[in-house]
Amino acid sequence: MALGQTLLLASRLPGRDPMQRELIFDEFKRALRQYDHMGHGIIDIALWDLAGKMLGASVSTLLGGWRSRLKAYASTAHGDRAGGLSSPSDYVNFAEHCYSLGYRGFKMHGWYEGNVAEEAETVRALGRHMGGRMELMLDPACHLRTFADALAVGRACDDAGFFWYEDPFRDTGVSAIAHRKLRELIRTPLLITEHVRGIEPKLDFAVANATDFLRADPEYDLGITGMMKIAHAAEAMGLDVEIHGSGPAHRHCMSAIRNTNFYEVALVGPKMANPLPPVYVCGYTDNLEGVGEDGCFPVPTGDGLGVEYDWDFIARHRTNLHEYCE
Ligand SMILES: O=C([O-])C(=O)C[C@H](O)[C@@H](O)C(=O)[O-]
Repeated sequence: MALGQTLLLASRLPGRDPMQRELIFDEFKRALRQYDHMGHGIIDIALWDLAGKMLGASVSTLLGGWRSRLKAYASTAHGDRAGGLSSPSDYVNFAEHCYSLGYRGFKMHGWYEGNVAEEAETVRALGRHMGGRMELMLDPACHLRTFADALAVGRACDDAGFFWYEDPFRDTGVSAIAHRKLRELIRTPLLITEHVRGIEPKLDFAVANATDFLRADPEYDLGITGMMKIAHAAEAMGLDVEIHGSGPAHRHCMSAIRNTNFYEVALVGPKMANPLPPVYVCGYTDNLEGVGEDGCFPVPTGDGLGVEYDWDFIARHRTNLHEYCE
């Protein structure tokens, strides 16, 4: 679905001035008004990469960025029943491993079943063993079934002193009224809005007192242009925005945002590599072990996104090619 949107927008690029990113953003946003906008981000990101290359500056520099190292959290893959993250103690052991690598933040994605007792027990175990040493977060990825389940697990997050609680239950992270209610009943800050797209609905959520942090992703939320609008809108409300997912565009954005806390290294586990394909030849990596002893990842410094792609790898894995000409 996202690819279909990207192809529709790409066909409208020939003949345009690629430096007019704001105008293109505005027109493409309208063009996708009946869809979920997921195909817009990668085009906007490519335009920023191109602008940086044309101007001889990194995207971070174009954005006024100043951070060169980004404090990261290890964001786990979902629980399994195959000896990876299969029990509360597996999560604790993996958190210890991440701590030894340098991470000072750790986010648990629980099991697909959304079993309240199991999720709450794991939250409490992480709090007991890692609390005070790492900031801890929970993202059930909407696997909990009811509001009552979300409340029960939220109370475990309170007991364990979690830093945030994200997208808990089956409203799928879109009900402002439910999350406002949840905020009234628990103390742990909520991180909602990954599943509402773009600046206006995210701000509506915040104005409805339905989240503590805003969530945004340059790939999901209409590119670097969309991401930075959301960051500045959050800033105007005195709120922090937490960037979802990993990638060069994410790093450049974070380098230029004051009101943000952590870079997400997702989705990692004890017996699995990061699922992102190895498309870089410049040493860029979002693998778990890429973290520095300071618990941080670097912001690329070259022009544009500052990464070099392995075009042979990409060609070998290509399933289709679309070319658009003036
Ligand atoms: O914030 C995150 O890491 C994610 O949103 C990851 C997703 O939750 C993903 O694991 C999922 O939706 O199953």
